[in-house]
Amino acid sequence: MFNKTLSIPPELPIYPLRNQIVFPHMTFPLLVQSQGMVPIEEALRRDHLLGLVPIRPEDTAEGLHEFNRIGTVCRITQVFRFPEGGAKVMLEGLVRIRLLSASQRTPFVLASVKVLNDPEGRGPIAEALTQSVKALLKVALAYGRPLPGEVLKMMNQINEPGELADLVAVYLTLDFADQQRLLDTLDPLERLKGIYLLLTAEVQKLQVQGEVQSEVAKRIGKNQKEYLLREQLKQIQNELGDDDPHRAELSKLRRALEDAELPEEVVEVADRELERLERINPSSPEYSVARTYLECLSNLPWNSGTDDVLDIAAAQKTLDNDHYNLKEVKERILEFLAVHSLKKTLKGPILCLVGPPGVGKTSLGRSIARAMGRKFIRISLGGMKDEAEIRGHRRTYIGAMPGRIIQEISRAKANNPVFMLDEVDKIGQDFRGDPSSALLEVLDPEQNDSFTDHYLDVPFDLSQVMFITTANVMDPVPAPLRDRMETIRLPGYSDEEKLQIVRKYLLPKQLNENGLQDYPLEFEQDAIFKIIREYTREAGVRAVERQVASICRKVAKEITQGDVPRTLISATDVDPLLGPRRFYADAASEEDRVGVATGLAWTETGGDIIFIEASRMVGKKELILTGSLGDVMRESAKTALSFVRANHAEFGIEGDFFEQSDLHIHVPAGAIPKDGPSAGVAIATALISLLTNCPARRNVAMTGELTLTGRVLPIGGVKEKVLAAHRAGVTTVLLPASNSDHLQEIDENIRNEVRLVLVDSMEDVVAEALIANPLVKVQSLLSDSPVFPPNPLH
Ligand SMILES: Nc1ncnc2c1ncn2[C@@H]1O[C@H](COP(=O)(O)OP(=O)(O)OP(=O)(O)O)[C@@H](O)[C@H]1O
Repeated sequence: MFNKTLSIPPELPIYPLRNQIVFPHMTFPLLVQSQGMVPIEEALRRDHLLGLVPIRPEDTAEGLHEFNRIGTVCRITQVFRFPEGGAKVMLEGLVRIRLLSASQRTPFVLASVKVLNDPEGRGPIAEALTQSVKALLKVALAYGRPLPGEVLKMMNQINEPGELADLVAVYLTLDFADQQRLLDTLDPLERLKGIYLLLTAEVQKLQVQGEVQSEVAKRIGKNQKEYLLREQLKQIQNELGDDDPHRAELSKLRRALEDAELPEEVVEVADRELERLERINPSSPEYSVARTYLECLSNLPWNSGTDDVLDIAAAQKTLDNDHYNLKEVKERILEFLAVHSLKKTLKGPILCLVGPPGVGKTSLGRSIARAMGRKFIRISLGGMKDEAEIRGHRRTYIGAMPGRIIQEISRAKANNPVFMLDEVDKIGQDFRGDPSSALLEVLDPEQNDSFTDHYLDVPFDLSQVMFITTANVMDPVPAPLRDRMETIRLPGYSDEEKLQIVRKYLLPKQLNENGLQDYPLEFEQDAIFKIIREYTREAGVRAVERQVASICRKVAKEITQGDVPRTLISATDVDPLLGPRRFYADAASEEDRVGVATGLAWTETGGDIIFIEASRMVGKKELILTGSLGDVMRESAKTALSFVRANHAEFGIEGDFFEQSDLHIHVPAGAIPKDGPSAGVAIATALISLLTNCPARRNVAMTGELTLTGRVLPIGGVKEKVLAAHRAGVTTVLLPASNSDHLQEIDENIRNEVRLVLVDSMEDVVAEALIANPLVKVQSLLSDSPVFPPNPLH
């Protein structure tokens, strides 16, 4: 330690020191090159005292830039000279000095200096600080900060704050700026405070390092332990051999996963899960959850599909063999196949077959799959309310399973089946989510190449699947879903078409199914028409097929009872075989009545005729509407009434007819909900018939939306309605003139049997529908000339 009695001469040789700070009490070696030896030699000549002053950035190469700065006076304790010049000089720091002025600058700086001894005297703050620094030093030591034992001992003995600060500064890892600052701080308390802060930071750093290290050590320990255990487990499993059912099961699963050609990201998941499975106790429930999941992954056809039959002619033949007519759908399928044969990576289109029940939507899907050589899958969405049915449950749920889409694809074992989603219009929605939004992802060609089932939790490519949806009506299908599908309408069959279908398809099928293939049973044309007209009333052919099947069964029974087998079913045989007729093509053949008009409705079971009844009674201007009418239909009734009231004179109706009466409009069958604006014309006709007392023609059916001014606006489902009218024996159908384009949809033979009249206004309707045209009556009263030209006939 520096002896304060040692006197420092007022002038000292100065050695400028680069990148290093020398503190008092510091012992250190200094390597000096030959050209730097001059001040050393000078010091050795004098009293071995040398001033060391740190060089700052602003100092020039020649020497110190300015004086009045702090340095340290050092004693040279030893010099080891090198043969080639230069030396290693051992130095001991003594005390701070301030450079005052230079008496010489070359060949070395000789400067007058002022010794800066720390001021004497300690107070309670100095005491507390000293204790804190010492305590911190102990903590640093505990965290592994290396500190020579004798230094620590020395530090413990020091009670001077400045001295302690200088000593600690030597042993702390500080950057140059911090060191410089400590050297320049002359107030010992301030210096110790600075040291305290730096030491605190150092201790914190050591603390964090210590924590990280112990964590790393812990992990390494755990990994090593796991590794050892796993090795032991392998050893035990080897000893047990494949007889161990658990092990055999695992290796079977591993092989299955390898064979499944999983995509890269799925391999990762499967490996992780398999590794986990190896560690779980086979009797735990967790084990069976993990195993079922892996089995599900291995069963999916990630990369395997069937080869498409791209022979268009063969495909057409298959389609024609299965279904009569349906040109539009067949054409669309063939187009798809044609494009597919040119472009191999074609994404599956989404067709939506819309039509009444029994028109062959489902069987068409099966036939498309056959024509393309693909597997066929069908699920019914009717009443589906839970999103999880489409997308599956997360594995965290007990008994979780993949959704129907993934389940069915896994069952089909091909990633490119024809996938039929039946009854999209019946899809529900409740608190368990909205299945239609999940369907959106399934059906969107842009997204479905990475469809993620909640259970699988890895994407599965559905882009090669050909989705076909079916619906009875499009209205309930959510718009975004409708948007993604290409709609093809199957409006229903005429009697003629049904006859062909029965002859060519249903009869051979039923003969076969009922074991009559070896009996030459034939149906006369009239017999088939009788079945169609008197035993069924439908747009499709399901009921006809049922009746034909029923006859086949009865014939089969007769044969087994030993009767002579029939060869022909004629119209007269139908009654005894099927019982009394069920329907009368009558509806329209009944008597014409006042206040009853024949309307046409379009329901999800196809078209239908409805009779709209109007009646008047004493009352207070009330319009009573019954028959489960929807809001739109109620409004059409009000519009019709307003039209009649506004134009009463034109029809020869008294102006005050509503003053003291109630009007009641009823649409049977009352239990079936009905809606839509297309009954407006028929309601108005019923009212006019009632109020003019002119019976309405029963066999004239009408459809069209009525405006307040009496214009007739277009409606939908023309073909279905005309077919229904034809089925019911209607001879004339009144259609809005704006629907004229739709007339070409209607078959020639129907057009020959049903007179189709295009109407523009209510006047046209009345002229056709009422037995005696009230307009003509009114006009003839006014003048003799007829007002309306004859109606156009189509
Ligand atoms: N054009 C046709 N040619 C031959 N058979 C047909 C034709 N249309 C329907 N069929 C037959 O009618 C029966 C009923 O058809 P399908 O079950 O496909 O009706 P659907 O339209 O799917 O009815 P739903 O809407 O009730 O599901 C099937 O046996 C089918 O083969």
